[in-house]
Amino acid sequence: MLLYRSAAWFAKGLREYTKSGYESASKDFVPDDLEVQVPGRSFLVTGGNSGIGKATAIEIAKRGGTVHLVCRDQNRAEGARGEIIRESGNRNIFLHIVDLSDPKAIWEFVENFKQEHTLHVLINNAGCMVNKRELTEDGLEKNFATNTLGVYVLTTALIPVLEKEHDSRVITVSSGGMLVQKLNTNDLQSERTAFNGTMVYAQNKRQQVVLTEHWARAHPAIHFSCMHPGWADTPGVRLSMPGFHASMGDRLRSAAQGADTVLWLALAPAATAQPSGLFFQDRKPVPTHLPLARTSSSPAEEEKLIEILEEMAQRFK
Ligand SMILES: NC(=O)c1ccc[n+]([C@@H]2O[C@H](COP(=O)([O-])OP(=O)(O)OC[C@H]3O[C@@H](n4cnc5c(N)ncnc54)[C@H](O)[C@@H]3O)[C@@H](O)[C@H]2O)c1
Repeated sequence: MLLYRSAAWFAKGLREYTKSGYESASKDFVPDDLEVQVPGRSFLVTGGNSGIGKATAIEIAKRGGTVHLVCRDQNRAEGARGEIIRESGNRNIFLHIVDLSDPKAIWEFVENFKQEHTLHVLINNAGCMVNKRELTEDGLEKNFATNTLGVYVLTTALIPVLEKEHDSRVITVSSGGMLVQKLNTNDLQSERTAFNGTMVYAQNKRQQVVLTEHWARAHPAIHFSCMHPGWADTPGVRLSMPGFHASMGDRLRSAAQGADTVLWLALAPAATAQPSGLFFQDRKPVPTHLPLARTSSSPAEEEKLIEILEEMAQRFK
């Protein structure tokens, strides 16, 4: 089954996730959708110092939004902040140094953040594909800690902050790679089978889709979406998938093309005309399962994921 899913997914990717896929999809875009100015609105972009996150932050800054960059590394974050200010002329760019694989640090960050700032849009962009099984200081598998638990804790902690504002949104940058995985809550720390970083990443990205659907049901005052950016040429892809990066070459999208749907979901009035909780690709909601792939999960299994994450999140509070 995994072989079928992977082959069907890769064929789809070659048609849709590449630069030519973007160029073809973009013929249906409404250009005015991103002709907006957003002074007075604030946007938090995780991993905003690199790749898709930086491209997103630059475009928001150009439209007058206040941007909060949440990054791990002070030097790289300061470099990106300077670049965003130079490119946009907008000085309302704030830096917050947080390791998103450290749930305790995330709770502490939000406690401080909400004393000083408001937030209209959260963009869960940071993500990683670590190809060897590595544990954080808390003993959590690194991909899970960053891509799933970190996203859960940050979003949960910020929901009360977002609920205070008009037109608040949460966008989670998932991946089309999740299409090859069925939700599995039995091995969240990847202890039970041979470790495959690509599949662990894809499982985490599936978990993000399930979380987005859950949040949309639970918090109707906020508009939640998740999305696939396509295959974009970013430092992350170069580092984690060197073979894929080399073989795809200039068929990869630019980081800006990868960021297009993130921006559309964060900025366009048309985005919130769509129901909350959907998965997007190139400004359109798309199915979260491949045909015949048998990746659907039961409500009980999805509930179990939320229960486990909530229990873990509270443990680190
Ligand atoms: N580029 C693609 O083709 C592609 C495809 C599908 C999904 N994505 C997703 O897009 C998002 C952005 O990725 P990218 O391709 O721009 O890669 P990138 O590596 O250039 O950017 C990822 C960012 O996340 C940050 N990050 C990672 N772990 C972190 C941690 N523990 N704490 C704080 N920050 C952390 C990195 O420092 C970096 O700033 C990711 O969620 C990725 O999974 C990318």
